[in-house]
Amino acid sequence: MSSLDAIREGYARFDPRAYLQNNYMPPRADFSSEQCVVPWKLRCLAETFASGEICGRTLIDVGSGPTIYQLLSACEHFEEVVATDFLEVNREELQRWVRGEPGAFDWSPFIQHVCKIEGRGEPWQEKERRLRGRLRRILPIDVHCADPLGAPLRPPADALLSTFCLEAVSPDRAAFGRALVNVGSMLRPGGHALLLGALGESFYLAGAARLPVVPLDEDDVRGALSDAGFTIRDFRSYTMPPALRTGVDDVQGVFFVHAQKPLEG
Ligand SMILES: Nc1ncnc2c1ncn2[C@@H]1O[C@@H](CSCCNC[C@@H]2Cc3ccc([N+](=O)[O-])cc3CN2)[C@@H](O)[C@H]1O
Repeated sequence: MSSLDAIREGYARFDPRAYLQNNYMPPRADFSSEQCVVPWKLRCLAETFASGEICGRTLIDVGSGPTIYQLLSACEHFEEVVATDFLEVNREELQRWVRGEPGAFDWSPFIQHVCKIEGRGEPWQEKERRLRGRLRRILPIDVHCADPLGAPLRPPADALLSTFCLEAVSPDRAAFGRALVNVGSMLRPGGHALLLGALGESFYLAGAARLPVVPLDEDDVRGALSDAGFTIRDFRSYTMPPALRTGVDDVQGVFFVHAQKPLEG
């Protein structure tokens, strides 16, 4: 069995609800302090989209998992947001939220926080409605395929977002770099890529699943982006405080990068 097949097999045990519990409930989802990891992630995205430079028809979110927090600032600047994930259980979790079905995860604390930091003074239910209206496609994806969606995205996306995916599905740094090239093929020349990911992580838990992660440092991320032809516009990192090292993974820190695909070539 190839290392990619072993990873794919490992994801058969991925439990979306356990994953949400581990990363998107307190203590990690604590909105009382800007020093906490979730507010830091939301602020990176809100500040980057606030300029209005990153906008267009389509943003594609690569490896959405069962989460929508990463789309809350993005959705203001695109006509359509396309979510993607490898697992049907995650795509179903996203559909439950989009349809407002009972049992869907409650993202309202995240929506309220993003409305607060974006400072438009709008009711959070308005942002929830707007995201639901723009999240019209939830597609299967495999970042290890040259065409991750199974066929080229036509027209290519104006922006690409991916949070905590590539390093958690790649057996080594070379595979991480190839996956970045693959997902970059869905982005138009001049398009923007926003990545949030784990630094120094080697595993994480999601219920019965214990998934391997390729440990990356800042230079690994910078090098992979450069090798994939991207220009780095902004790079930020966060160190995981002891109180948030809860045993659900061994993540040391989080990176945020805003990169851009060259106009020509
Ligand atoms: N071949 C594939 N192509 C695309 N997606 C694939 C593929 N295989 C699996 N997937 C899909 O990708 C996965 C994305 S979730 C990956 C989790 N990454 C690690 C976890 C995340 C996390 C979150 C938050 C914080 N924090 O401090 O706030 C820390 C951490 C660190 N631990 C999952 O949805 C799977 O379904």
